[in-house]
Amino acid sequence: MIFSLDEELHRMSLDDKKNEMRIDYPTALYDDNDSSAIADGDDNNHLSVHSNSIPFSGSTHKMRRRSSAYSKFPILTPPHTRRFSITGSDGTPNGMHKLSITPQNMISPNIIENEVSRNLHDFKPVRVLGQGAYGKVILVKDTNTSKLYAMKQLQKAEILISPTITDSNKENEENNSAGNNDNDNGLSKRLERTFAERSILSEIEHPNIVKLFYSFHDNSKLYLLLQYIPGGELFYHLKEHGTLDETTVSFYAAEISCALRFLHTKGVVYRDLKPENCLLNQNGHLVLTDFGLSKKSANDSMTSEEDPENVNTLHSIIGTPEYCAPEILSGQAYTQNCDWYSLGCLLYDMLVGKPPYTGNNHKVIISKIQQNKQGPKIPFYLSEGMKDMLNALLKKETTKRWNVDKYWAKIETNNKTTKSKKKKSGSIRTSPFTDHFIFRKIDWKLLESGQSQKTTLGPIVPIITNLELAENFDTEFTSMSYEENYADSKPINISSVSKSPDMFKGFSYKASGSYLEKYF
Ligand SMILES: Nc1ncnc2c1ncn2[C@@H]1O[C@H](COP(=O)(O)OP(=O)(O)OP(=O)(O)O)[C@@H](O)[C@H]1O
Repeated sequence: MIFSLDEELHRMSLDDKKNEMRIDYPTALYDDNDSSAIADGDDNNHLSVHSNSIPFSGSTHKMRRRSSAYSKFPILTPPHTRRFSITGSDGTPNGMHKLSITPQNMISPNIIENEVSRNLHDFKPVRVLGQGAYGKVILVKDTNTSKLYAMKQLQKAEILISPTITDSNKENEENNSAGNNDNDNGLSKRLERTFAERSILSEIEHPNIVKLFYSFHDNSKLYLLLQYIPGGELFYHLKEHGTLDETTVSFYAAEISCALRFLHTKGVVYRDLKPENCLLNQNGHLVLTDFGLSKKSANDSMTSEEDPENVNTLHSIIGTPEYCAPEILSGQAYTQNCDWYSLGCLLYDMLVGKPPYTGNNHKVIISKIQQNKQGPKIPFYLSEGMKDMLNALLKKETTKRWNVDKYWAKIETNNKTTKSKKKKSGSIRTSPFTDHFIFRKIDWKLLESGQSQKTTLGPIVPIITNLELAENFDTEFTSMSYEENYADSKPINISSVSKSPDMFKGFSYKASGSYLEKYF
């Protein structure tokens, strides 16, 4: 789960107001020697830059890092370092598209809250699987059925504690009569993102996307009960292997594309594709998790088969810099096409052992992405087919990037199958994505129908001797104590931080009986 980077920025500015530097964005030149992370500021086109980042251990060994919290950002990002998601304020010019979120309009109308869903005491903790910015993900066992789930926890206090209650903000309020609106907007955004994961996952069903079975909340936390994906993160396997061969990469590319394409047809932009968010199931098939940065369009159809270009545009500066499309980082409006750029970065990472742009800090990475007009250098040793795929996805200019949603497959017209267009018009790629040479071994029909995921094995089949051991998860997490996270922590006084005690009303959810049966 992710919250506004503005908030992280604000907290940091309280700790170290003196060290804060501010640069205009995106026009400012970056100083590579400055050890800082980036953050979106309180207006549209600047970043606030802090000089008090957390020191990096200095090791070039593939390091595990897990957090979306700005305050936890490391300075250096060596190969196979865990990458952070960042969030920012809405970069919409003149406050256009400002959301007015209430719990009622964050919940899709077809989701009915079932407050009698489940509660914490229905589940016994087994071990920790991972850690996000705002809580742990714990492997739990249903005390009634002994079924295993991945329980993602989220602290309510993190969402609710608004800058309005800080001294610094009082200052802001004095200086800026619009202060209240900004803060309300910040809280709205945090709430919106909190609900996004629960809402999106409860509405979609795809073999390459994690399933949500229950969600509920108590006085202090929110809980998402997810399908347990026991094969661990692609990050973990990539770390083990260093790089992956082209056949393996093409397989994962096909499965991820299938999931992204599905999300896009449902009006969802994923926005945080990276090896940490790709899990492998028991059979070695890829499953996307972490929808905390995903965004669903208001009208349920960001893109459609009929009119794939009919998209809503987004503005939030959000994602993980190494995998983030340039248009997002420069604060421009963007569409679901940003996910295809991220796919290019992920493929590159699998093939080369690091994403296309790396650096000592996010500022350096973003600077490289923005200044490199031609796109990243593709290593000579890759096959021509793979080079072609990377070049088509990693185009900096969105108009030149392969519009995969539009050119997904051959167009079916009057029972005749014709390729959408074989030749390229100018530099714009108009050939069908699924026909690309790297996918020559992929049976798209089987994959899109979910049959392939049921009947075949993936290229890396995780070794699992006992599901409860979570053998494919890093011992850094599995050895962690879950006691303090599992116990009901002290309830927060919601009324002290919010005028509305019903902020989380609508969060609880229970999947239908048939859905639960289908997956157990
Ligand atoms: N369904 C699942 N099955 C198994 N492990 C999971 C599952 N969901 C999450 N995890 C593990 O927990 C980790 C953290 O989960 P997730 O990324 O959803 O949390 P987050 O708080 O959003 O993290 P971040 O702050 O990095 O975005 C994952 O990388 C993965 O290792």
